[in-house]
Order: sequence, then structure tokens, then C-alpha cells
Amino acid sequence: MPATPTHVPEPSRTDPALIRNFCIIAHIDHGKSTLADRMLQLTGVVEQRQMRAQYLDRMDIERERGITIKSQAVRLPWAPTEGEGQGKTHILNMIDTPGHVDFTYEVSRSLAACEGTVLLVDAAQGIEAQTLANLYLAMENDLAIVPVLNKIDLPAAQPEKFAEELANLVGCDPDDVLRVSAKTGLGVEALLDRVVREVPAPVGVADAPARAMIFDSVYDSYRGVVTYVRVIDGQLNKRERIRMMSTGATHELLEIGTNSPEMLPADGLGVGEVGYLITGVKDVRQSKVGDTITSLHKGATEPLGGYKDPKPMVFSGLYPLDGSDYPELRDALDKLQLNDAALVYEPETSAALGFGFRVGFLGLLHLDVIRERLEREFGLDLIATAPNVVYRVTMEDGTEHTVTNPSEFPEGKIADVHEPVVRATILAPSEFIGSIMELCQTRRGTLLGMDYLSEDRVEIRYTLPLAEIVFDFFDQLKSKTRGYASLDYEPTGEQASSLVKVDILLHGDKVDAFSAITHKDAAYAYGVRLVAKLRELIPRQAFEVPIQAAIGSRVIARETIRAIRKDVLAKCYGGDISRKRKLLEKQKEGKKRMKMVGSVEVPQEAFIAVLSSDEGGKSKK
Ligand SMILES: Nc1nc2c(ncn2[C@@H]2O[C@H](COP(=O)(O)OP(=O)(O)OP(=O)(O)O)[C@@H](O)[C@H]2O)c(=O)[nH]1
Repeated sequence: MPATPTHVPEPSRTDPALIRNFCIIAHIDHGKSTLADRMLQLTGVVEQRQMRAQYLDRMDIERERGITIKSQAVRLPWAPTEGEGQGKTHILNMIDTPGHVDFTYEVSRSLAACEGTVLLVDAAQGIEAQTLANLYLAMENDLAIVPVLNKIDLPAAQPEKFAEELANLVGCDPDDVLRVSAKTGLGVEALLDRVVREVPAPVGVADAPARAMIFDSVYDSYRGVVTYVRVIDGQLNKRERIRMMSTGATHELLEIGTNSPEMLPADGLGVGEVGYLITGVKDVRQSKVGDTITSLHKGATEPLGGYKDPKPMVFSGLYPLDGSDYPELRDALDKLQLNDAALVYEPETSAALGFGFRVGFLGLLHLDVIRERLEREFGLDLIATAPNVVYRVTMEDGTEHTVTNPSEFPEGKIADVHEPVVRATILAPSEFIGSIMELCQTRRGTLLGMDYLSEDRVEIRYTLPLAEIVFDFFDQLKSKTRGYASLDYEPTGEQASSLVKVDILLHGDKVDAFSAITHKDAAYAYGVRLVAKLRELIPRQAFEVPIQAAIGSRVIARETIRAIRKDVLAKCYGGDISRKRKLLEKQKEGKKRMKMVGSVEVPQEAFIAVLSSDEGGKSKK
């Protein structure tokens, strides 16, 4: 080993031959968290009395919704009870991957930090779309795959049937599919033994310049950002200065260590090790998932591959219901962004809704989670406008516009409009093939292929515009398949489409908040539906109010609100002056809640009813 006097590599803290880095791939509810709990218990890292269900899911929302949003890593010492390596303590680093489609990039980085994966499938449910999508990712990363059926204690379990399905998928013998119950602990020891035996030990160059990959970073209000890394080559030591290779920013390593599962400081991390580090930065955007960390002194010159900037896919306007809460909303978003590199926002004003923000999200779950956190943790009442995707508009003169808000869709001579597309994987019992294809067809889908996983279960692949699935696609899919279908999708680029902007005009004035970008063929239906809805919601005025939907200057739908000044005194015969005054005051009160759009008074509720994604917003069909 060529050692120079200035840089003498210390031996790695753990012999890489004894390290196994793995993750668990599972569909929501197939029992990943429960299995992780059992592993923590069995390896003795969490004492029995401290054990609580879903130990690793720390966020309240995660716990309530039973979903895992942020990945965590935990170090488990395990001496195999039999077979190879028997009695010798190995270090198993279990990396918890987020399960949802919105977080595919984070999943891919977690997988890149591992050499193997436990493919966990509910023995009563079988393989689902998410399991499959993540399995493909694992295969692309050349990970060793340990197939496992969970919940075999359930009376409804069909281990024979699903072992066959799993075996077909990963190319092994059905007898090699492990059967466990994460609930009772049955088979979990054997699973840990299999991980030691089948997941390869990490290989890296111990005396090369340090290279560590960030697979997660989490903001902690006491300690600043906690960054989770996997060391690939060399080593990182306490107190040294490090460099983030994507930005060139340098920091001092204030603390480095492992999670067992609480943080345990160490002197350093060597080849193959997984742990955390703290540099004192206060914002996760300074510690980006996928980035490579190296030493400042004699650092690496080539970063590890696979780094990508998080890219918001879905945008929505968030407005406080009470306009005076705007500063609180801004502060809350600032705080959330510290922990969420994918969250982007900028101030936006709407004639209808006042001051708010246009916020970018990775997908719909991400949107839901952020909105729920704003409402719950920060006590804000919000209106979220219907989500839309990002369009790329090229004008005939060659200028390009990126449109994240329909009201910004450019006027003038447009050459083409591109929209993002995804590759969707749907898994369902084969009896639903017809209804699934019909749904995808109406959403402008292109069939890519179809495979039978077993006699009665089928995998259907489609290319679909993201805009067509961001709204209620999943709900529709569930209702058309009685809840049996599962869906996963990943962005695959963009396509040129015939898209137009539909504007809504009230008494000749355009109402920005109601503009929508739709496919040419859907524009008419959107226009008709919206003007009809507005006619119901807007009260009569002192003059006649036309409501029009238009593409450019071409009107495609129209309704009219007839003129009448609502005579609140109409039913008040006789001369009870105090009662009349009371009614007139009440009318005045009501008017305060009206917004003026041009010359038309529109009740706030009308905007909320039309715009809010909860109540059937613009892209709902
Ligand atoms: N009967 C039985 N139930 C189990 C078993 N493993 C998990 N469960 C139950 O299945 C449900 C889902 O388990 P979780 O561990 O939360 O599933 P998960 O995969 O972590 O879910 P996400 O975090 O949403 O991805 C819970 O109600 C568990 O108690 C098992 O082996 N047998």
C-alpha cells in the first residue's frame, strides 16, 4: 500500500469482508416496517422494553399514514446461527428506502448504497406494481436479491402460489423463497443468515481518495442537517474538511458515526461503511442526495455516477384562506425547505385568492404531505389550486418558455408545446384488463406492453402524459378495479402535444386563476363544465354578466347570469323598520366576503369550489 508521510490511511473500522449493505423492497403495507422492527429486536440493538411499533418511522405523518417517507440507515450486528460465517459477528447495514413513486430518485440512491436487497412480498397479496418497479431498479443496480414472503401466519396466505410468482420473477427455485412472519418473528433469523450468505461484501479501494455517496439528508432542529452516507472508497475522518463534489462547497466534519439506531459518534468511516455525518449546515440543499463527498485535502477528482438535481414535476398554488396568514405561510415553507431539497416555491398573486405561493412538488403524495404538514404543524388553513405539470412552449421565433402556471402560457404564435410523460406500470387481476385499457386510452395513453405474472395477474405498461395522471387517475383506477390494481410510474421525458390554454372571462375580464392548459380535444368539455359551474356559484348582479370560456379570442362556451339586484326586502311586507335594517346590514356583511373581479362580485366560496383540488378542480374529468 503506497503510504505517504502526510497521509497514512488508518485501517477501516470494520473489515469490509464482514459488512453487508442491504435494503428492503416492499409494496406499501407488505410489512417492511414490521420486519425492520423484528430485525432491530433480534440483533439486540433495541431493547425489548424500548421497542415500539415502527421504530424507524419518526415523522408523525408517516406513522399515521403508515408510509415511510425518509430513508434511514441502521447498523445491525449479526452472527449467523448456521452456515457460512457461523458465529462470526457481521455488520448488516439496513437502509430503509422510501416506498412511494414520488421518491423514485431517492429510492435509486438508497439502492446504489447497497449490494443486496430483500424483496418482501405479502403472502396474501402477491407482487404489486411498486414492488416490481423497485425490483427492476435493483436489478439495474446489479443487487443480489433475497426473495421473501411475509405474513405467512395469515389464514389468507397463499405461500405456494406466490412463491412460484416470485421465483419466476427473480429466476430462482420456489423453494428458495423464504417464508417469514414479521409479526411473530418466524423465519426472521434465517432471513438474517441469508443476507450474510447471499449479499456480497462491499468492495472499494481503501487507500484511494475518499468518496462517499449521500443517500439521504435530514434536517434536525438541534443538530442541523444530518447526512447519511455510504463510503465507497477511502475513508472519512472526524474533524477533517470535506468537499461536496457537485457544488464545491467545503465543510468541517463536526461529527461522524453510525446509527444503532440512535446516533453513535465514531472516529471515522471506512470502505463499505454506512453512517451519518454532521457539518453544521442548516439546509438540506447543501447536502444533496446523490452527491459525492470527498476529503478537501487530496480529494477525489471524479465524483461517483448517478447524481441528479431533484426536479419538481407538479405545481400547485397554495394560498392562506385568511390573507393575513401570508407571512406565516412563507415562514412555514422556509422551514420545510430546510428538510426537503425537492420543495421549491415562489410568491404568486391571484386576483381571486390574494397572496400565496406557486409550489413545486415531486408528485401528488409529496404535495399532500407538504400541505398536510403546513396545516397540521403550522396551523394554517390553505386553499390548494388543482395541480398542473410543467410545459415547455416554443414560439415560432424560437424563444422558449417554461410554464408552471397556466396563466403564464404565452400568447402569440406558438410552434409547439411539450409536456412530461411517464412510463406507468399497472398490476391487476386479468379480469380488469379491459377497463384498465379503456381508462388509459381516455387519458391519451400509448400501450407499451403486457405480461402475465401468473394465470390471473397481469402487468400492463403504458406511456401516459403526466398531466393525465396527476389528478384523479389513481382513484379512477382503483374504482374500476375494485381496489385491486396497483400503479407505479417514472418520468421518461416529454412529448409534443396539441395543448391549448382555456381562459375564463367574467363580463369580458379574464380570470387568471381559472385558466387551464388542456388537450385540444378536452378544451370544449372543460370550458362548458366550468362556465356552468360558475353560473351556479356566482349570485346575480345588478347587471347581466356573461361567463365565457375562450381559446385565445375564440369563445367556446358561454352562460349568462341574468341581471337582478337581490331584493332582500322582497318578503318583508309592512313597516317593521328594524327588521328591514337588520336584513340590509346582513346583506352588507355578506358583501365584504365578495371579491371584485373587474366589475363582478364573486363570493370567495365560488373560487374555492372551482379551484380547490378537493372539490373537483380544473383537471378533473
Ligand atoms: N399477520 C401479519 N401481519 C403483518 C405482518 N407483517 C406486517 N403485518 C401488518 O401489516 C400492516 C403493514 O405493515 P407495515 O410494517 O406497516 O408495512 P410497511 O410495508 O412498512 O408499510 P409502509 O411503511 O407503508 O411501506 C401492519 O398492520 C402490520 O401489523 C405479518 O407477518 N403477519
